[in-house]
Amino acid sequence: MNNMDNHTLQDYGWNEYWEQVFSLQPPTIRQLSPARVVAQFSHSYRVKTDAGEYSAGVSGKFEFYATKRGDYPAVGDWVAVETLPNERRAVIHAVLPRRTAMVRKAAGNTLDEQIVGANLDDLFIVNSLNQDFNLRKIERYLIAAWESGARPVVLLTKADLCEQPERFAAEVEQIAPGVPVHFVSALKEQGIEALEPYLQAGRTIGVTGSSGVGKSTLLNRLAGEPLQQTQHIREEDARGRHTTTHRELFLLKSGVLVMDTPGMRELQLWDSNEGWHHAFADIEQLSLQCKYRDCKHESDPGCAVHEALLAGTLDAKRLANYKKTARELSHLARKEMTAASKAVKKTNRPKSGKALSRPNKRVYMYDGDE
Ligand SMILES: Nc1nc2c(ncn2[C@@H]2O[C@H](COP(=O)(O)OP(=O)(O)OP(=O)(O)O)[C@@H](O)[C@H]2O)c(=O)[nH]1
Ligand SMILES: [Zn+2]
Repeated sequence: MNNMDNHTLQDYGWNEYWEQVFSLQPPTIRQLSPARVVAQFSHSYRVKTDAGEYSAGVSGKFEFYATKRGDYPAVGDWVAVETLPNERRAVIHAVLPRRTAMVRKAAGNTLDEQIVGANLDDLFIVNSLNQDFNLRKIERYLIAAWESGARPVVLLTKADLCEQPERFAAEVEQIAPGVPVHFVSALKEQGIEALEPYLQAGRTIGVTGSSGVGKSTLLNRLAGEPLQQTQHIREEDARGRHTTTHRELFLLKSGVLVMDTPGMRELQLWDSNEGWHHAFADIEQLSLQCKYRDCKHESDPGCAVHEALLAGTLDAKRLANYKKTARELSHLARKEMTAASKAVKKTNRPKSGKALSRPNKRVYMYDGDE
């Protein structure tokens, strides 16, 4: 671990905004050092402070009060740490309120959220221009992006494998009004210069998309060096084993910070009502003109959505995805309500004379789900 590097907090995105957020924290927090989480391992984090890099873990008190996985630090988070310079370790006491957060449902049967990236300015939604090209998938990512607060940018990779990349870009523009769309080939050096305006010092970009779409290849190309090999430091876990990093924030030569989100096969949506409304704003706009307020947009008379379908101004597949994602989100909301009411019943249960014990300690970190 390099403790001697001379990067400042500003290099990692600290600015007036964060200065202000930090100054609004309680005194116990303000006396600590601000730091950014740059990597997350199975049992620890790596953070950047003004005094260099530290391996870090959350404090016992933090763990006690954390109720869900999303309370824990994630890569990109600004945190307040106490540094133990002699041990080159730091203790994380608090996570500063996130400006943006890319959240998805954690994999498996658990009903929990997972922060894929915190405080991202832009989110590159990557899709490749071969068989993987899928507008419905892009729509899902757009829902999550709008919900996160980061600005979505769609990147169509492997343009060299495609006869008419412009045609595909136009199709994306149709379903994502106002969202920048670029097609690139990292292999053939095509379209890379169009990405330069995004690569500004102090900004943070998340890169998301299914496994194999070419995220790492593109990142390496933008960095001008193989990131995984030069910066991919392995960390020892509690049992002395080497574990590889789960997510990491890389500082490129241009000064931009980028975060790869490896191998997400399918984006499982988490609470994202606002993001959903934003992603399907065109259909929402149409439904305002439907005759009945609770219109299901099937083939009811006076349904403006159905009329748009017949007129060919709305794609049936887009409408189907609108309905599908709506069902998914309400299903999730119902499950959450059930879980919440169960939790209330549990806490209301009469105590069995036993002393109140500490809640089950749940450590939410890398669970190998990707
Ligand atoms: N033809 C072509 N192939 C590419 C291009 N970019 C990446 N590839 C290939 O696509 C495959 C997957 O690329 P990766 O960069 O590993 O994909 P990834 O999105 O990082 O995948 P995960 O790490 O699993 O999330 C590799 O075999 C790359 O060589 C491109 O621009 N053109
Ligand atoms: Zn309707």
